[in-house]
Amino acid sequence: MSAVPKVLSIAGTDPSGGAGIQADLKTFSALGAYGMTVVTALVAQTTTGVTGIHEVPAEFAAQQLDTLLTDVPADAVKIGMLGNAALIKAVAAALDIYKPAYVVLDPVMVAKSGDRLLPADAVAALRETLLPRVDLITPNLPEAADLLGEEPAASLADMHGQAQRLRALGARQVLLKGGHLDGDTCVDVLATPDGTVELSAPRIETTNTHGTGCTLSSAIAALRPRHDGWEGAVRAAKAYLTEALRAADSLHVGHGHGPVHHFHAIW
Ligand SMILES: Nc1ncnc2c1ncn2[C@@H]1O[C@H](COP(=O)(O)OP(=O)(O)OP(=O)(O)O)[C@@H](O)[C@H]1O
Ligand SMILES: Cc1ncc(COP(=O)(O)O)c(N)n1
Repeated sequence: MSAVPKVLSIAGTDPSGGAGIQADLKTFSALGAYGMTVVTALVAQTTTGVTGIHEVPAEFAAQQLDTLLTDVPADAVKIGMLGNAALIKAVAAALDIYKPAYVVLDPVMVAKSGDRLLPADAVAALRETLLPRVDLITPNLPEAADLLGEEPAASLADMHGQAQRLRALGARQVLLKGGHLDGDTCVDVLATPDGTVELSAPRIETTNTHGTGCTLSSAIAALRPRHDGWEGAVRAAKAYLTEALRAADSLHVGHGHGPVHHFHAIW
């Protein structure tokens, strides 16, 4: 690997710049990685919700992946919104061919606004085709429940059990995000072959939470090449997200859930 990791996001768009591929690129830049993108869907959305989705044909997503990865190998890949089973299969096929060292899957299903970004009938394709091919998945509580066919975890003890059961479905590492539980802290559970650990951060009082999941998963992908293992990269990525949530107070974007802020020094 060169000194600057080259990191690819495979995801959908957000014209408001808060989530999706736009959030991923901002995160990569803020964390010193070189960002690349393969767009899977054009999404008409902003801080208040989604008004339309225009999916890229799976063959064209495959063409973007082939064109890019034959010239520029990716040191790490973050996968976000895929939108349908054909796109899921195209991405799985590219992983088999190009074998990137680190692959993080954020199994995006529903936007913060409540709009569905993955039809319910494509969840099985995600579970069966993609989970066994990635290194880390980062579901939130409803996504984990959907993948497992269970009720969402209601306690930390439930989260430990679900994180381990998600590993049994084939994902080598699982970061189960606990932002949807109440409390002064936001606790995520990381399951690895060595067991489960809790990663805790103070809960920031803010409605600016658009793009938290996108930011966390792309921060992990950007940082993983610089760390010896997954736990160090995940801890550093969560610390970055917490600061980006704090920094969101200086932004005033839109009338709904505002985005987090990928602060940079001003110069
Ligand atoms: N208010 C907050 N303060 C600090 N950390 C938060 C806050 N809300 C969420 N987080 C953290 O942000 C990350 C993503 O959280 P969450 O569980 O909400 O998943 P998500 O994919 O963003 O969900 P959603 O799709 O509803 O936005 C997790 O690490 C979580 O602990
Ligand atoms: C293209 C795209 N990908 C992912 C999300 C989820 O982000 P969030 O849950 O923070 O709204 C989104 N809204 N749009």
